[in-house]
Amino acid sequence: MVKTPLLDKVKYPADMRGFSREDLKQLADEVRAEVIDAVSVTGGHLGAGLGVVELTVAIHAVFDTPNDKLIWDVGHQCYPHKVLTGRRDRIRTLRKGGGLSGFTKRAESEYDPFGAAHSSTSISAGMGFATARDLSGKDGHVISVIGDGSITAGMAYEAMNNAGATDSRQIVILNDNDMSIAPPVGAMSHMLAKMISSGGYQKMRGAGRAIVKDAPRPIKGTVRKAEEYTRGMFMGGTWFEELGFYYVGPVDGHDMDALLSVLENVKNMKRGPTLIHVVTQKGKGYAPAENSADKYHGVSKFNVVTGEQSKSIPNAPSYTSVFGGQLAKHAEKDDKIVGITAAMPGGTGMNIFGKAFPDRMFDVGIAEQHAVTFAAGLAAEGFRPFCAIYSTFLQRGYDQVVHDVAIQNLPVRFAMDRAGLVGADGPTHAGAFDIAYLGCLPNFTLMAAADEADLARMVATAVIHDSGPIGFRYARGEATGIEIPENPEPLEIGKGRIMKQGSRVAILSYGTRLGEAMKAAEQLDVLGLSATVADARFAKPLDKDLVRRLADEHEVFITIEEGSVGGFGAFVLHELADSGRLDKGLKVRTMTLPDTFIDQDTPEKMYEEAGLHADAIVETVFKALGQEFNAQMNLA
Ligand SMILES: Cc1ncc(C[n+]2csc(CCOP(=O)(O)OP(=O)(O)O)c2C)c(N)n1
Ligand SMILES: CC(=O)[C@@H](O)[C@H](O)COP(=O)(O)O
Ligand SMILES: [Mg+2]
Repeated sequence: MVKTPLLDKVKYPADMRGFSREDLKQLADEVRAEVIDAVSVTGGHLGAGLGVVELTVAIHAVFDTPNDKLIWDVGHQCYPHKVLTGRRDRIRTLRKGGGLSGFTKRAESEYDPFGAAHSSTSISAGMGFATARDLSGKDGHVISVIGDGSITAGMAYEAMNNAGATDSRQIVILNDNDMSIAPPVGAMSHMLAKMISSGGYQKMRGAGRAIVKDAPRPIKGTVRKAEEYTRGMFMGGTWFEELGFYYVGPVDGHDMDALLSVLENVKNMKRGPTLIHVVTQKGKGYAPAENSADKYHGVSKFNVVTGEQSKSIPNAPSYTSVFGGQLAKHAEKDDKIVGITAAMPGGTGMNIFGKAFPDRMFDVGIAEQHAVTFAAGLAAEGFRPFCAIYSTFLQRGYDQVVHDVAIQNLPVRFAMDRAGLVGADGPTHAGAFDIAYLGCLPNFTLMAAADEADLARMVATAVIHDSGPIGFRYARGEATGIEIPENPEPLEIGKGRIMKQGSRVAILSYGTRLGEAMKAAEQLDVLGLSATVADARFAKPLDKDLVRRLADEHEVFITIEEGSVGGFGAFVLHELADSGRLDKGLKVRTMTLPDTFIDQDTPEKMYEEAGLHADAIVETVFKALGQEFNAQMNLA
């Protein structure tokens, strides 16, 4: 029999609340198909969302969202949630300029009470919502959904430690798909695996259907009976109970009947914090995702029938692979080199190093704070640790950087990938702040690579830099295509390089805006404003000689960087001010990311919006000179 489509009838969760269980199962199938189809044209995070389709439908069917608060950890699994919460008509704009965010976002919908994209915040935020509810004498539920990868981070334990000691009603759903971005690591992961591989759970999967079928809905009788039913169905006490959570599970997260019964029962309980352990499969219901090693965690556009992703042929290696390859090369000769990643072996290139040196690569799970201090300990014992963490995620480990690394002047090497604007992941993932937040720390040496050859030299520099912490940043994606020398020489600490000599305008670039600076210089030359371009290479120690020379020999001095205010431009301004050069009529302009968060788009468009492209440099020069600039001049 042909079923009438149901998804067209559901704009908001309230529209499905009268559905039968069979209808909800059908709705889940339709949501899954819709998500697959949408992501096939947008690209994005697919596997995580596919794994929570039934869970998403069940939560919205049972709870009174948006009055009940549903908080998704990371938010990369929220596409089914977006489809069901008034955003289906825009779902094919996901992660595009002007489109829907790829994560939960407060500004986007009242169904997103808390925004995310960095992991492991949902239990803390949920506790905030629950406490606010209690303090205001209100009612309602707070549900945080956190993955088995995300629950490995310290923040999640801090939150459970706090919540478990209260009577505040809060529901945590542990979405255990036995995957992080890469295969999960650590003792917690082993413990969860043991819990779900035990005989109890295996038997329940089979028995669950029968029990649920016969179960009254909601279960009649006292609340106490309902609680006993729910718990009795599954395994007994666990580690979570010791932490003060009322543990329910493990539950098969693709069994709609089981999910609905458990959620309804938990909803009716009058209890403090409850943890529902739901077992799901990342990529569920789409064979190419289920069968792939990464479960289609993040994909480019793909062919729905074959699952084949459209990959553009690269013109150059990625900065990430250059880093990983160079580090592995150095490690052949230096057994003190060790590599650390916080759950991002592929993203950081640490997988390349780890393949060559499995015993010297440490994936610590989503645990940036621990990664930094772990590296500090290794450095204290004479090792040469490379701690490879995206610029944005290193924010999580900032006190460790200050307290454990910088103050003790320990030579931890920070490889900061995804420096600058990263495109579709948007503002949460922009590597905007590391220049400012590391540049203010005593003892640090900081570099930014303008191309892959320089990145290779920076790795070589960091290898032999034993006198204190050192960091180097590089962009997401393809490098420039230039040749990398066979044996890249270490750089002289604190020395930049002149790329092009001119006379009236100086452009001092830090990082990969160098290409735009060179383009701007050519345009300026054509327009009669002879321009010098220099690559600072170091933000700290700053090449003061270079800065002074550029200031003394030019009328206009521009700095440019892929970072926030308070970074490289500010360091140059300090030097110019302190050396009296600002008193002499020098026209200085600092080009940084604007003091706003820039929404997702292509990196090119984001940089255009940020005003950090070649035309913007030319315009800034003209304005500094008090001259009219019009875009047509550039076309001449
Ligand atoms: C603080 C932080 N570190 C790293 C990441 C990168 N990251 C995004 S999702 C993810 C894996 C999450 O695993 P899990 O919570 O199990 O969710 P799943 O993808 O399996 O559904 C990681 C490491 C992040 N978003 N935030
Ligand atoms: C959700 C998350 O944090 C990661 O999946 C991130 O989107 C990966 O980014 P890259 O694609 O730049 O590795
Ligand atoms: Mg997982």
